[in-house]
Amino acid sequence: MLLGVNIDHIAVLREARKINDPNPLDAVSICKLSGADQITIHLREDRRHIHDNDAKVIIEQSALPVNLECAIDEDIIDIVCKLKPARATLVPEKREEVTTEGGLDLKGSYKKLQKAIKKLHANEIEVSLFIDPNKEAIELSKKLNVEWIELHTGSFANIYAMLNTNLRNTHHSIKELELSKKELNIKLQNSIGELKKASKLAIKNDLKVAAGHGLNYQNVILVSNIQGIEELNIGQSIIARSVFTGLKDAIIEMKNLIK
Ligand SMILES: CC(=O)[C@@H](O)[C@H](O)COP(=O)(O)O
Ligand SMILES: NCC(=O)COP(=O)(O)O
Repeated sequence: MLLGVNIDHIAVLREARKINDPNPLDAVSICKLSGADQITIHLREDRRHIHDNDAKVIIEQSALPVNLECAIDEDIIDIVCKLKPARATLVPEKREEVTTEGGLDLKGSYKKLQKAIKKLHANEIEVSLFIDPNKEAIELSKKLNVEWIELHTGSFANIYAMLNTNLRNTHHSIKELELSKKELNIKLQNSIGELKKASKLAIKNDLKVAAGHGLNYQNVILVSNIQGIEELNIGQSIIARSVFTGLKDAIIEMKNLIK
């Protein structure tokens, strides 16, 4: 199983102080030495963490392939075409969201997606679509002629956390998931079932399958065991763990779990 380490969260720490420390570029060689297979960064439209110059120097200097997540916005796509990462992952973005809440609306954004994908391919950048795990999204991804899909695991991760951690006792409890253990267990099984079905269908359609969002040291095994998923992109939990163990150990521990 390949591991893409999302290093946005290092820039989050820097932006909390609006200074120049820590520098996400410093993480790149540690990721490589610790066994990561890819660097993932998200150049958000509001530049809340990764900035254009971070993306530029990381892509220029990384010995690992860089997967650049971005919105379908024309200006952003033009920037990505100039930056030339190995892969662009197209994601939905809402300015007010805390993090990426769901997969792309492939039907609603079909024309915009076609245009963006054409531009990226013309610049020899492979394309991935960040989608919810369902049949329609897989079939539309196939029609859009991309190389990869990335299954959004955020919903699975939220259910897992409400069932197996103390999240519901904190002020970050997820109101719509304040359910009985029995109900949460059913939801968790359904959510894993959806990921399994989507992965199987994607493979049948010759799409390469990645997954990510909200994966951590507790929940990752359930996703890494799903047949067909060949890459996980993980950020927040690895950077959070690294505060205590250092980045090298945090990556090695995650890589060992998903092997
Ligand atoms: C698209 C995605 O899942 C990642 O980019 C992740 O959300 C980390 O970035 P944010 O913290 O900006 O949402
Ligand atoms: N695409 C998912 C990603 O890059 C990492 O998401 P998270 O682990 O930071 O939630």
